[in-house]
Formats: sequence, C-alpha cells, structure tokens
Amino acid sequence: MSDPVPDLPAAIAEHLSALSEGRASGLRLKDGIVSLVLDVTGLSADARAAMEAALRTAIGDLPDVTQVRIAMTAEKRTLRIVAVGSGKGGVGKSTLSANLAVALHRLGHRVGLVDADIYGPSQPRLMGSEGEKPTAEGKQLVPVMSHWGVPMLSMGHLADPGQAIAWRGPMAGNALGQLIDAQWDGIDILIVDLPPGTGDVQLSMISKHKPAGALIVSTPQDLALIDATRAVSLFEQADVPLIGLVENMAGYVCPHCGEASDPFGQGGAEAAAAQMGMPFLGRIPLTIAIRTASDAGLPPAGGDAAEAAPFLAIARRLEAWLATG
Ligand SMILES: Nc1ncnc2c1ncn2[C@@H]1O[C@H](COP(=O)(O)OP(=O)(O)OP(=O)(O)O)[C@@H](O)[C@H]1O
Repeated sequence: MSDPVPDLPAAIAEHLSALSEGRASGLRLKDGIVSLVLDVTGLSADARAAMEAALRTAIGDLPDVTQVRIAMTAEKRTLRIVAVGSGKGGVGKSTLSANLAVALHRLGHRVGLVDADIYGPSQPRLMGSEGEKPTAEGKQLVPVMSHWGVPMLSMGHLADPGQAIAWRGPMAGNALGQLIDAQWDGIDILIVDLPPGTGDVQLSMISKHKPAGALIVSTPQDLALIDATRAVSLFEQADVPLIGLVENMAGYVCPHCGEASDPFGQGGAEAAAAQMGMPFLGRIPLTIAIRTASDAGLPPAGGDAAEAAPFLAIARRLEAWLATG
C-alpha cells in the first residue's frame, strides 16, 4: 500500500489545476470518495471524455482515494436556426446566407452555416471550402471550418463536385437532418440556406427543425415578389416567425462610373414587405464585384470593400431581432 499523502486536498487541487482548464468546482472529499463538478460547456464529446478520463486516473491514483465521482454539466445553450428562403431559384439566397453568416461572425457571434440546398449545393464555392471533407464523431458529422471563422456543412462537401444528386424526398430529408443535427457545439446561430422553392423538402425541414425565424430573399421584379409571397405562406404554415424581407440585386451599380440605376423600379420590395406584414431588412445592389468575389470564394462581407456594408447592415438587423427573441 502506498504512503498516505500528507495534504490530500492540495494534491487533488494540483491535478485539477493541471487537467481541468479551470472547469472543476464543488470539490468534496469524504471517506476516500472524491466528488466534483466539471463544466464541459463548449467541449466536444471526445474532449469531454478525455478530460474526465485524465481526472479519474490522476485523482484515482492518489493514495487514500477509493472513488472519483465526476458530475458533468454544460451550460444549456440553444442553437437558434435562421432559415433563409426564397420563392424561386437564382435570387441570391445562397449569396445572402453565406454573407450573413460571415457578417454575424464579424459582429462577434458564434455562427454556423448549413447548405440545405442539397440538390444544387453552392456554399462550398461561395465560402471557398470546396474539396474539404467533414469528419465524423460517432454518428455526428463535424463541420468543416471555413477561412471566414464560420464552420459549415454542405452536401457539396460529401458528394464529388459535378456529381448529380438525385434523391427522392425521404432520402433528401435524412441528408438534411444529418447536416443540421451535426456537431454544432459552441455555435449559437445556425444560418440554413434552404433549397429554392416552397415544396415538400422545405416544408418538412422547417416543420422538423423549427427555425427561430426566417428571412425571405427576393429580387425587385414583380414576379419574384409574387414568388416571395409563396415562401412567406410556407413559413406561416409551419408557424415560423418571419424576420423580414431582403431585396437582392436591387438596382445596378456601374463598375466604371459608380452610378446606380433601377431597371425594375425602386421601392417595390419595401412595399411588398409592408403588404405581407413583415419588416423590410434592406437591399443589396446588383454589382459585378459581388458576383466575381462570390465566384472566387471570397464572400464580400468578409472584406473591407464597399460591398460588405449592405450585408453588415442586414446582419445587424438580424442581430437585433435575435436579441429580442
Ligand atoms: N447582389 C448581387 N450582385 C451580383 N451578383 C449576384 C448578387 N447576388 C447574387 N448574385 C449572383 O447571382 C447568381 C445566383 O445567386 P445565388 O446562387 O446566391 O442564388 P440562389 O437564390 O441561392 O440560387 P439557387 O436557387 O440556384 O441556389 C450567382 O452567380 C451570384 O454570384
């Protein structure tokens, strides 16, 4: 039998300070039984298990210790999903989703991005993370970390580029579930770029994963705005609060002279938002700089050019909405 430790509490405290990253509290020692509480907030399942095992071994090996009881707690954090939807494709839903995620990160939020457009994933290209593969921990996918500080998951990370993804409804639903139920530890806001349109895939996703709110994207044309009303009724059907409408490709800014023109008129989206009873969150101009940067995997919201400003302004409005929720 090993010699008793003259000051057992001090020996335990030494191990705690070396191994617990300051996460241990409530230390008790009675009849050789050591009990403590470990706050594992923000740690991955593997990191939790490793910390717990290291503490059990180190403290359990001390003479006079017969048992080590560790209660693990984590601050209850709820991940809030913000869905970005549109009535039809090509209006800039993916561009807005990527840039909002990057802008929210710049504003200091812990934000993740899911590309739920599983038939035509474009987020890996927009965020410059093409070719990266998520890992898995147990049954959960571990998101890919983008260069912009935003962890993300897209079917484009799982399928080879150019490979057609032709799934039927239930399979598509499962794939989407895996992206959303992935390991988003440490993330508070999850921006979900929905597939375009208002069909079953969208409805089942929003019914199952209950977004905290939804943003609708539209271009200024009347027809696109009519499509936007369909997206609105989809969210209303599922009882998802509408955060507001964003007008994309609003007016054209000439790259040579900087002059802005409005081929589709001005103010239509704002009026439509009022008609649909939801806030208007802002407009993003149609500029070549936004398209070329996006195609190059450089989300404008991550840079310091003028193109970042409208995304940051909309992110601030989203931030304000989330703060009241
Ligand atoms: N404000 C903008 N100015 C210039 N180009 C833009 C703007 N917004 C989006 N685009 C470009 O328009 C195209 C479509 O955008 P995006 O992929 O974001 O649309 P989407 O609604 O997500 O489309 P899909 O339904 O196909 O997923 C892209 O080439 C993108 O770079």
